[in-house]
Amino acid sequence: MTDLGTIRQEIDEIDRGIVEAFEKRMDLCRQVAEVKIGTGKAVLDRGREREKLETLAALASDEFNAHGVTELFSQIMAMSRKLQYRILTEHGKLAGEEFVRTEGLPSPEHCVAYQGVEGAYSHAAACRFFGEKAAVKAYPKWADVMQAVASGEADYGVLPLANSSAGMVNDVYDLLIEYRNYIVGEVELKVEHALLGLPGATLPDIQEVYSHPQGLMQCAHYLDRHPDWNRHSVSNTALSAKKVLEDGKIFQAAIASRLAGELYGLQVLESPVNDSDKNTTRFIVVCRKNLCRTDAGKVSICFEVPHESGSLYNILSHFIYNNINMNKIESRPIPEKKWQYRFFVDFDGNLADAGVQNALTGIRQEAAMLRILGNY
Ligand SMILES: C=C(O[C@@H]1C=C(C(=O)O)C=C[C@H]1O)C(=O)O
Repeated sequence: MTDLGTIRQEIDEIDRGIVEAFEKRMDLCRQVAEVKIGTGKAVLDRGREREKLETLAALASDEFNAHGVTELFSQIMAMSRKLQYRILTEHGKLAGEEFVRTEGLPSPEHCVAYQGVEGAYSHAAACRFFGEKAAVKAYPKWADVMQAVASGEADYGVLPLANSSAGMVNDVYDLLIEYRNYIVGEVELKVEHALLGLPGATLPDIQEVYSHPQGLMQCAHYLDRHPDWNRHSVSNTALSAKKVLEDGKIFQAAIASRLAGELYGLQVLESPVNDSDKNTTRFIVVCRKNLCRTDAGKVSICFEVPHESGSLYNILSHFIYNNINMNKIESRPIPEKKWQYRFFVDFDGNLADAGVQNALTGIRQEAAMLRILGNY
């Protein structure tokens, strides 16, 4: 039997040959990129790649190797495309060039829009980001906030995007696609809910509890310990406090902030009532203008992929290859395309970074849709 060392020597020899062949191939791909820049032809040519994979797999002696050859050449061609995207980027074919770079965000001229009523968590987030003196304006719905920003009625809007215990705020993700506003900032707010009742009410009086669905979700374990309480959704936590005051019923309680309790003259029956003491909501600041701070360190994008095996993997490979740290991925259904999804990804970086540009150039060409939602 041949010893391991001898076999490995032979493998090493073959590998050297593969590297040599790979480098020759990549040199040719460089030339392909130059031709494509000249002609404006897209880097990805699915037809050509499909044909190549079929031809090469047919050269293999058995099915196992045919599968291996398909895998191997899919990767080689993906690498060839990544080299071409880099060359395209070097030639100034930049993804994200539509953004206007700014040192700091301009102060609001008109107002900052938030959803709910005074005392809402979004109100607190707006004050935290823009300062207590900023002119803020409440709107009934998240869509109204987006619309006010899109129309220029408000300079900025502040919307909750995710909560550390209840997860993503689906509707706000969908609104980011529906409206063409940009994310220009973010602010995190520790959320501490209180159970609020009318002055004089006590815990045993309570039968009906009102809050925003997110508030109810964030206090689900607490509410489970009171199975006889009926839970009701309203459009905002602060509004639930306002409602309890206006209805004047001793058996009603709201789940909202202490501040909302003070504003609407309610008393704290119990606090905190959120299940996690780390309960934090991440709010985004949106703007009609595509502003991007020069020191921005996070990029948010949304993309759709073709409905075929491996397509998400392909898109994500652009982050890995360009050494980009991805810190969040979420998906939302595309209503017009049954069982198909659009993905929302946050990653570290600035649109001016070469790696970010390479990745976005690749994703722009290979995804069915790409939107850069913001760099902040
Ligand atoms: C090199 C090319 O660009 C891409 C990469 C390919 C490859 O590496 O073989 C094939 C098709 C394109 O998707 C080309 O168009 O020939």
